[in-house]
Amino acid sequence: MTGDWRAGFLAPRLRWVQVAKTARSRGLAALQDEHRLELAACDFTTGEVRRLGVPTDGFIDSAWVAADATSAFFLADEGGNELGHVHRVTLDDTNAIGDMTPGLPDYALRGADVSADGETLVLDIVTDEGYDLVCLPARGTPVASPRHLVRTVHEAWNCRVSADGTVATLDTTDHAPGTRRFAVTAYDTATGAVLGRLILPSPGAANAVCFSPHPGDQRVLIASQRAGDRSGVLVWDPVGDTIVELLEETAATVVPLDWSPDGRHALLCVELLSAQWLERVDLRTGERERLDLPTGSFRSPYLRTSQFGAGGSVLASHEHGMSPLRLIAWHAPSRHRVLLGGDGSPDRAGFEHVVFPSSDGTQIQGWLARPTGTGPFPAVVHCHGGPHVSVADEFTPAARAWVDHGFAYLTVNYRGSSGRGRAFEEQIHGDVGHWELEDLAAAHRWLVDEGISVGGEILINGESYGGFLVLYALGRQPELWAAGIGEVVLADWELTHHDSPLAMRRLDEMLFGGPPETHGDLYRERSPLTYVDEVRAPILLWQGSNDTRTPPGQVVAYAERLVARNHPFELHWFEGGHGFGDEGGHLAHLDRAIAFARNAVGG
Ligand SMILES: CSCC[C@H](NC=O)C(=O)N[C@@H](CO)C(=O)O
Repeated sequence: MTGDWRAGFLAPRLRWVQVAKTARSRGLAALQDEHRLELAACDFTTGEVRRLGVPTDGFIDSAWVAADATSAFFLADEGGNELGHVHRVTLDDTNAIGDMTPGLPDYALRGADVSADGETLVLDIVTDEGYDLVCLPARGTPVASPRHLVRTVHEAWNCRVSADGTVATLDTTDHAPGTRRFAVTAYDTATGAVLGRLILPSPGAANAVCFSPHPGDQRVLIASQRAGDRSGVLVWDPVGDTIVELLEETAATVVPLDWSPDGRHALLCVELLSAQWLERVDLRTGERERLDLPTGSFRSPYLRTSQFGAGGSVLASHEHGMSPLRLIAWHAPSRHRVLLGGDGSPDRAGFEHVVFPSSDGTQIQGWLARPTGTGPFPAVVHCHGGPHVSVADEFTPAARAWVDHGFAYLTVNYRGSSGRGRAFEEQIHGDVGHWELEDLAAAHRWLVDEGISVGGEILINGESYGGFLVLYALGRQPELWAAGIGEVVLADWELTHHDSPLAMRRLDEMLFGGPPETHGDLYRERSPLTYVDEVRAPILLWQGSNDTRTPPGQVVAYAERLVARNHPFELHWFEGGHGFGDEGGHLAHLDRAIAFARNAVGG
């Protein structure tokens, strides 16, 4: 029982760092301290990290630095509800803040980008009318109404804008509604005219990563996914109508991250069963070079990425299970140094990479942390949210807390997770919860077979979609789990759908094959609320009062059913949305969770 993990949890740390496109020695970071997650201006040369007094979201990217690092753009919402307006904050001493879209109703955001010439901001805003790509001046006085380029009612994410601001892209699904098999559609930012559309053969998907750094060059770096677990990198010119297939991988997954400021290289994150490393590829010759950096991870979904720095360097956003984010500048083989972050102990043992078979023989990957000694230990099986993301070897202070209290901790990249090809990711569509529970049961079996734990001492824990899996597992596999601990959980799909904004309803419709009006039986069949009377294990829940992704009403409905049965549970509310900005509050929850878990396993 050391206090070490507590300090590691609360010490100020970086959550993500962005590099400015044309001022690569400066950028924007999210700085976590005990009470909030705040935007900060960074100078990578001096190591200065200056707080801006602007809170940001702990869950999904909602802030972008201007190309010249003189300002940043962020979504200002209402108490974490992820609905609001993009504001600009200057990165000078005044930190002046202004609303960029004063004439618009509140919206959710699914992407933003600023042109390298610093003039143009594009936003992918979502209201109940649809997904709108809009374009506005990034500098000067905000315009009353931004230029509206396109509206679609089908999911559209992740907008990008060319260096000179004349071409914008949006990852669209109009060609394949109800899927996330994105196409990239390019628009003229002056007229909204479609300049080109990159659609890969079904079930392929394309995502725009960034435009060429050179004004006038309208080529876009594209991440591609194709059938048969193939992933690759393309360079697409929507104006000249050319496509260059730069590389393709079948064994691993390759994700392009950035285009170097001199235009010569792309930065790649290569992932093999969720283990990551960085490579640099020469765009003319296709020659690849693996960067000699410490083991760990270099990107996470939505928030953290590695990018090119100044002078041909790579700024690697590195972390591993027990060590917080460090920004490492890589210059050449054997020449790298830490610029920002870390906690001085990156050599502390991290997660073990483990693989075990599920019921159908599919290999499932997870990350394990366990106490020293031979065991068996009580254990926590953790389920990530998403579902279409995956957990890499990333800083997880909660894992250290569990281990310091004598628990093994196993986080599982269950079926539906990203990084294993489209078939693995899409296997849960129309069959929500089925394969995920098979894979979690396999994790349980593996912990017992390996002697790491014993059957009656394994708990299940997760957040968001992972919180859905916690409650669903407790109702469908009541014999397996000693207790359930959930954060921002989903207890009922139909109630969630009705209380959610369009941006979230489209996810449900993809998972179930349609809305509750046409697929209501499946929504009910796969909802934890339907099985609440089967639950045997005690439950601890932690829920945000302003959450628009897993809204409060459906959790209240679940809690009422537990009360009616007199079933042991605790439901704690925090003032916020879909993430904890407040690490102090998170820590208090974790303290409670560990005491609760000990009680459940008779410890
Ligand atoms: C319907 S599951 C709960 C929402 C989910 N949150 C975490 O798991 C979510 O926000 N999913 C987003 C982002 O991953 C999505 O649109 O996929």
